[in-house]
Amino acid sequence: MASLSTALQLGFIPPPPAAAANSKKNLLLLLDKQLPQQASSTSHQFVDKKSPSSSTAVFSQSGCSIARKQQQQLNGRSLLRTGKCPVLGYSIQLLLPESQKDSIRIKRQLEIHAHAEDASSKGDDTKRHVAMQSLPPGMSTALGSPPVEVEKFPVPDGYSGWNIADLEPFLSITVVGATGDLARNKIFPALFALYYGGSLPKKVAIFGFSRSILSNEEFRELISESLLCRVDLDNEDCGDKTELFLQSVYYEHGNYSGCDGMSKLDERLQQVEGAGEANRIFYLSLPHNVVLEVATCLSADAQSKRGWTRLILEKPFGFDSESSARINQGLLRGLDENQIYRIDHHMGKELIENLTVLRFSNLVFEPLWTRTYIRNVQVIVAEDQGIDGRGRYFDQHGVIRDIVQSHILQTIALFAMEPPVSLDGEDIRNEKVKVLRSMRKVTLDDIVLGQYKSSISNDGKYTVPGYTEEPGVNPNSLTPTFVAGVFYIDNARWDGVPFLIEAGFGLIEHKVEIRIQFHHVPGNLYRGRFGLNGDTAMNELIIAVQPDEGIFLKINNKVPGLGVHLDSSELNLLYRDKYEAESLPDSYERLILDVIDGDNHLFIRGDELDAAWALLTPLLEDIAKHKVVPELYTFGGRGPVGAYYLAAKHNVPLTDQC
Ligand SMILES: NC(=O)C1=CN([C@@H]2O[C@H](COP(=O)(O)OP(=O)(O)OC[C@H]3O[C@@H](n4cnc5c(N)ncnc54)[C@H](OP(=O)(O)O)[C@@H]3O)[C@@H](O)[C@H]2O)C=CC1
Ligand SMILES: O=C1O[C@H](COP(=O)(O)O)[C@@H](O)[C@H](O)[C@H]1O
Repeated sequence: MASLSTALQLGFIPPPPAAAANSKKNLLLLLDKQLPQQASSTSHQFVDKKSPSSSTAVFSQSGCSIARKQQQQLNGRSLLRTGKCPVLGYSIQLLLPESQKDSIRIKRQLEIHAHAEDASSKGDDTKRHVAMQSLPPGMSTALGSPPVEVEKFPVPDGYSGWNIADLEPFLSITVVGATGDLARNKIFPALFALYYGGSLPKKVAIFGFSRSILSNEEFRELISESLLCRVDLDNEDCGDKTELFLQSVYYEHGNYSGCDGMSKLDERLQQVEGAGEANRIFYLSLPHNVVLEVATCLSADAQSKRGWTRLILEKPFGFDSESSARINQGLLRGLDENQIYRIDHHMGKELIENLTVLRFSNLVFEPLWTRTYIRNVQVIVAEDQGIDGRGRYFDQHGVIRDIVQSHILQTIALFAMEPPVSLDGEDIRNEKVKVLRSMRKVTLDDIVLGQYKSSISNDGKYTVPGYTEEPGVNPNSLTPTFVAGVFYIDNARWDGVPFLIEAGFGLIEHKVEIRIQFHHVPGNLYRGRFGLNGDTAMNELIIAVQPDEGIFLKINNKVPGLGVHLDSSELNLLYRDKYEAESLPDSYERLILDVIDGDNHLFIRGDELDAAWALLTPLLEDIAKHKVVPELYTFGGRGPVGAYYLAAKHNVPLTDQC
């Protein structure tokens, strides 16, 4: 590995190109290398005599005081970023006129030099000579400040350092609420799948943070139970990869009352990150009542000083307009909106992400995406399970807050938006928010509420407890476990088109689906062949989001043979037949990767949230004020009968009800 002074003496760092001498911006390259424990630090200053005004570069072995001082000296001339305190190791901070080519060239030269040193240490002088030949001629150097003490930190376990030539920033992903159900069953498995598939950066550390007191090893044991090698069909590398992944996993415990926990976490992160550029993601997988407190401390004490910080927030995003606004305002005191990723895992499902592709890259669909051709749209989120041990949470929130507020409204917004200017996250979110703000106020007449009751199981063998018998639920609860509703978007594209939504638990099947029904063909020459019910001939596009992903188009077709008999057939794109089922990533994988990439188009922006709550809060208040009694329905059935009347009232034929 190259030592700093030899690197300078050998002159493998070239002077900046003359062409770039007038560039106003400078480029900072921050390169890290582990030093032995006893190392002291030196700072070196290099002046290129040919163009002194543009080529001053500062090299320093770590010591935060040095780094800060240099930043002041160079203020206004550089993109220099310093951390609070570097860890054991040194950094070379190189300020050069901005040029991507330069950075690549320098990186390459550092790699060659490291290679040469490595060859030399192994006694291979020929290899060393060949490597050194490809480096540029020397340049003049001048030594700067005298050596100073390096601040020493213990090297964290599992940390193996990295190559000086590796310019990739460090990334830490901290899951707060790491012992919880969501973290164990979804977030860590998703991180593992990303790691397995090579989608995480090389310099990565995964942290779990919770109140429970656990060692790194105990925590690794806890999450290892749910790590599946989904990506590797043959499971060939499963054991090795799991071990390697777990070596990058650390645990820190702390309380959420007060900011001590986040300060402690910050120190721990710094130890692992090293002295270079370091980005941080925090995933708050916590009960909603502690989210704001944690986010406030985190933004004050644990944001990266040497890279970006992004925060992932789980639903529920508040309880109503007022609480949601309060949380947003609180978050924005310490963070910019573009640092906040409000996650709705439904948006990461393959078929939801495909919505924009389907619509905007197929000429056959986009022209039809309007009231002129579309008669109604149905968005269905049906669960065959009950509320499954989440009684305390669910009884306060109910199905409208749990499913409609985010999953269904976000789906409608993406489905119904105008073509965005580009695929950029802000352009897409600008269009989504317009849809939400164009939605008509919903009244009690536009909805049907239901609640599953104690029922005999479908096989007749046992009794399923009703919702009000679930642990944590008030026995007199009026909280709905089912809702059907009709929304209208009052804009030019969708005027008069009913969007029928259904969301419920304890239904006959688990299904997430978007159904688009088209108008009858005007003056259809074959209408005489359809019988009395013209709706059977209606074209219908079905986007099956889960469990069996697919896209189906119902068309009228001539039954082969003599004579003209028509039937309604399906053009069928069933994903499991067409693609490898295992290749479909879990929605958390996709969305976490989007956060790493800074792609926010599937995440909910603050103004979208405001618009969604503005639509639902008056309805929720009316439901509470009038103590609307939900219609009881059989567990494992098709939901309340009222939903059928509601659909009929809005002229929505239910062709394939769950
Ligand atoms: N589970 C799921 O599938 C989904 C969950 N969500 C949302 O994600 C978030 C996390 O969900 P989930 O993992 O199920 O939640 P949990 O109830 O399992 O809580 C997560 C962790 O937070 C800590 N915790 C629990 N209660 C408190 C408390 N009162 N104060 C401080 N910390 C507490 C616990 O860790 P410790 O005691 O070690 O600190 C717990 O392990 C919630 O907001 C939920 O609504 C969203 C979609 C789906
Ligand atoms: O967010 C939620 O989603 C789940 C359904 O998720 P899925 O990926 O299995 O479709 C739902 O059960 C839960 O109530 C809700 O909070």
